[in-house]
Amino acid sequence: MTKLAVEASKLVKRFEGQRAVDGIDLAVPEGAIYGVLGPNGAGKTTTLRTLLGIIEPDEGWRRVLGEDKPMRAAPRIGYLPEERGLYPSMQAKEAIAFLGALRGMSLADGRRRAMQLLEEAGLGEAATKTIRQLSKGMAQTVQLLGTIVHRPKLLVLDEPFSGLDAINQQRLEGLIRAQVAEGATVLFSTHVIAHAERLCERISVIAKGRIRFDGTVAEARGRLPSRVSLVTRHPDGPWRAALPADTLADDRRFTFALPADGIEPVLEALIASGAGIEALSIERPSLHEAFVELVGEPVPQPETEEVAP
Ligand SMILES: Nc1ncnc2c1ncn2[C@@H]1O[C@H](COP(=O)(O)OP(=O)(O)OP(=O)(O)O)[C@@H](O)[C@H]1O
Repeated sequence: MTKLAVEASKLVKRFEGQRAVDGIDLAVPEGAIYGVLGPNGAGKTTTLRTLLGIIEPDEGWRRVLGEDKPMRAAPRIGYLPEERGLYPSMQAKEAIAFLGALRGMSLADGRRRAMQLLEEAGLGEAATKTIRQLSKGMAQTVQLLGTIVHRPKLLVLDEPFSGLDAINQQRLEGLIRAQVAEGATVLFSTHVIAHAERLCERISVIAKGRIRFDGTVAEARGRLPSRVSLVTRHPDGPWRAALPADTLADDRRFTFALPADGIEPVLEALIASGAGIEALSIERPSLHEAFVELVGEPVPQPETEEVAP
């Protein structure tokens, strides 16, 4: 059986009578990159804090790195909270060593490893700069290095990608993968599906404090049927009766969910009733579409520019 780095069963946390976490089960295998996805206010941060023992659950139990009291595992955990913050007047190297010291590392070891991590991240020159002298993205990277300085077995990262530009996001993905290659487990939260899609084998989707889905990215996508898009030679004709009932029409383009018995029966009926077909594509739903379906929220519309009268 796979060993689990994090386990939780029926976790409940209430704030002022409201259930921010409403019966969450979680099983994060050792060595996994595991994503907790959910919209704002879904309960991701509260779930992570409860798992770490920063918050005590009102109901349920959790086990982290084999400990029923998660704080006992603290020296083996690296945690990046959603609210970032380092002492502005501290040098980058010192800030990393300080975070290591909070997890039981000696300051001397912390400083040595901080230099090594900063060099590897291409930030060697920032080592003696104060946090206030760094850009927001650089400061965030420094905090992240402070999260891994003590070589944790479990990394818990709350929205680690937010506030980073594309290059720093890519760097962070590389760093997460490198940690896992060295034997760590990574549990992170995000509301940006693309990060989970690229990084995670398994995900949980949370909405309103409950798990809506738990499984692989492919399984999440499999929850929705593929979409068929068809372009015909003419916009109308008797052949339209052969299209499935859920078809959306836009001039000569018709889209519908791939029927359970495949596309062939529809195509045969269309051809037999005289439809000329110019283009046909069958596309798997994106993780974004699956996510929207799972959390039950409408797809955000692209912003439109106002047109001057
Ligand atoms: N300390 C607290 N006191 C009262 N309510 C809280 C507290 N912490 C969280 N909540 C509430 O619990 C719910 C879940 O919040 P949480 O921060 O866990 O969600 P989230 O998924 O991390 O959202 P976001 O991505 O916006 O941070 C929200 O309705 C929030 O207002």
